[in-house]
Amino acid sequence: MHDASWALAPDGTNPEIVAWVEQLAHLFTPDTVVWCDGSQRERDELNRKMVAQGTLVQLNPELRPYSFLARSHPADVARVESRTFICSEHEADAGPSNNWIAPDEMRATLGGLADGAMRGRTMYVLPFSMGPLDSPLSRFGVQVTDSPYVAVSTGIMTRLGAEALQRITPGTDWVRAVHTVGAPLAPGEVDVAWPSNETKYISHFPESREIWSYGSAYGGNALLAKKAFALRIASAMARDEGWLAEHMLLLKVTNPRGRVFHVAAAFPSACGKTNLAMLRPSIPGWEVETVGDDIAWLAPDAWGRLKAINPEAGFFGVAPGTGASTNQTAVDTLWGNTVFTNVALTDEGDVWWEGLTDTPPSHLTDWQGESWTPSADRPAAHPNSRFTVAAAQCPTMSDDWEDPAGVTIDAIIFGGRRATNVPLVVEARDWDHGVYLGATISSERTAAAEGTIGELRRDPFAMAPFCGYNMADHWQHWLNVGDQLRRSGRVPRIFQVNWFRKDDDGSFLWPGFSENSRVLAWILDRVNGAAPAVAGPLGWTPTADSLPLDGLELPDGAIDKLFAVDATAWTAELDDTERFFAGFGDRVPAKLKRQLAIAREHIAVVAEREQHDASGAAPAAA
Ligand SMILES: Nc1nc2c(ncn2[C@@H]2O[C@H](COP(=O)(O)OP(=O)(O)OP(=O)(O)O)[C@@H](O)[C@H]2O)c(=O)[nH]1
Ligand SMILES: O=C([O-])CC(=O)C(=O)O
Ligand SMILES: [Mn+2]
Repeated sequence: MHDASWALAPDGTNPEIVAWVEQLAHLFTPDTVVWCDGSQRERDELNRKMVAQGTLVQLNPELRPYSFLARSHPADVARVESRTFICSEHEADAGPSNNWIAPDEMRATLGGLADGAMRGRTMYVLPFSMGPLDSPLSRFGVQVTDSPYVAVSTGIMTRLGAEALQRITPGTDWVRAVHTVGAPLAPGEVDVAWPSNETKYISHFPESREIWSYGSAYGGNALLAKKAFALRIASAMARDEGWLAEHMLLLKVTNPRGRVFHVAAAFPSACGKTNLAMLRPSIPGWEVETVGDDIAWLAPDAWGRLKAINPEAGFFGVAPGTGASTNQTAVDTLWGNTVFTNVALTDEGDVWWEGLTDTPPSHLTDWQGESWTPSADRPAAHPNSRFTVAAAQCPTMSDDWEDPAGVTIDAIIFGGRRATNVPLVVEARDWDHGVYLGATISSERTAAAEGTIGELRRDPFAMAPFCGYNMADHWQHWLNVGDQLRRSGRVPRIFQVNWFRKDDDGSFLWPGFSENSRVLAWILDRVNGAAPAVAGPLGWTPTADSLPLDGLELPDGAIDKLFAVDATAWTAELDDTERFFAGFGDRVPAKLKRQLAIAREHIAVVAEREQHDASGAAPAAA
């Protein structure tokens, strides 16, 4: 038996956790079990082992102190949505936007795969808190994993260790997260740098608050505290308990008169959350600070204010496109103590990726470990290459980012990556219209998940891959939260933005990044009652001079194009929305169907006007 060499649980550990770990150890039969305490000594030891094993390359400490590069298996580079399952008791509770397998069937499959799956490896036990240790909004979890990469990454991304473990006393709820790379080692078998399995299952049991992930070590599939817990399981907890778990960044913004606002914004994966969270305003007098870059937990408080925390402690950010001209704050954050995955390596032992600098170094080692020069016809870094770094290292973290009470949300923004149709910014007419805007987000696919890049897909609330229950029920839940906030008169205003609208030649019409501060300023001036707007077919949009554009050079006609509403294109869009809603059957809230009908009325008016204008022009042509 292994028991003699298994590390004992720390004194005083909740016996429920001990029993669960023992049961898993008997099933997975690792060589050893290590209870992680989150200490620096432990992290050093894990990193040292991974360097010896070839999983990590240590970067040149003079250029990038205490930082490492991991190269994943080439088939384990992004979230696998086709292998992600919501195993609720009833299929209808997972809904049409999730893959569903009955829990018993999934348990049987996983039980078979788990048998002996950690042979030859160490099972790490990771106790953690999502959210500040003593916040009433925080929740606990324990993950077991046989991947030291996952153990180290979880140490960066969560509040992991002894302090969290002590707080998970008997009777305290905690989420059970089980992870294996699915690559047991035969006696004497030499390990590979990035063990994984072709077969992958990312499975969630929302009713019992359990996660089982098999076969992948990539972040979104394996760092279960993040998407699996903080979004999929937490969204189901939130529905039951009256709060919201969302794929949102959180910002603190101070206007030139010193008034402070907090903003939550949902954009689909790789559509600009981290960038907006670290925005450096291009307009004078405005200050933007970071609270979170990917996930927000929001809850109405006793006074009916919407409070929010960032449940994470780190950033797992997209590397490509992150550079001095786009996100200098991220570049500054990554000075050291960072784990990079699938970026390129310079000959000096530092990292590089497309967009870090304008011109690439003359020679690199690419993300797969091959020699690379600028004449190569492939990128040096994988398009979904990532950095993992502690949030505390970010120079723009706000003073309230760990406030156990959370921050009070003044405005909510929904966005997507849309080359056409969706204007630069529009304000919802009211909360219900805002929920409709969130529910109908569509966005071009990115490299953050498998699939064809650029293809348009619906990504309601930027939660399509992350909602642990029926998406239509999520919409109803948002409407309910709105009712609750309305009673207290503190309803955050809701906006939609699109940084990605393109001109006919395919170039972006809006410069984005720092210049997005202009849109933020308009949004918060609206909240403050200081910016005029016009009632348009899609909602409230800026008047000709209320969007602060001073000092910005835009191509001719860009603003008109950024706000243009084409009746034909919008009719097609609304037809598509109707089909999209139909997929959810009678679970679609009546209020959202009503919003769709209102949208159709507004577009019909635009169509009439277009026709009128066209016929008005006709006599001249005749
Ligand atoms: N054109 C343009 N590109 C942007 C803008 N903001 C971000 N991007 C690019 O979009 C990509 C993804 O940006 P991120 O901020 O990392 O996206 P994210 O939403 O945090 O992504 P996840 O971590 O996958 O959830 C990067 O390549 C950015 O350079 C913008 O305002 N305009
Ligand atoms: O979960 C991941 O792999 C990375 C991420 O933030 C996303 O895809 O939204
Ligand atoms: Mn994300």
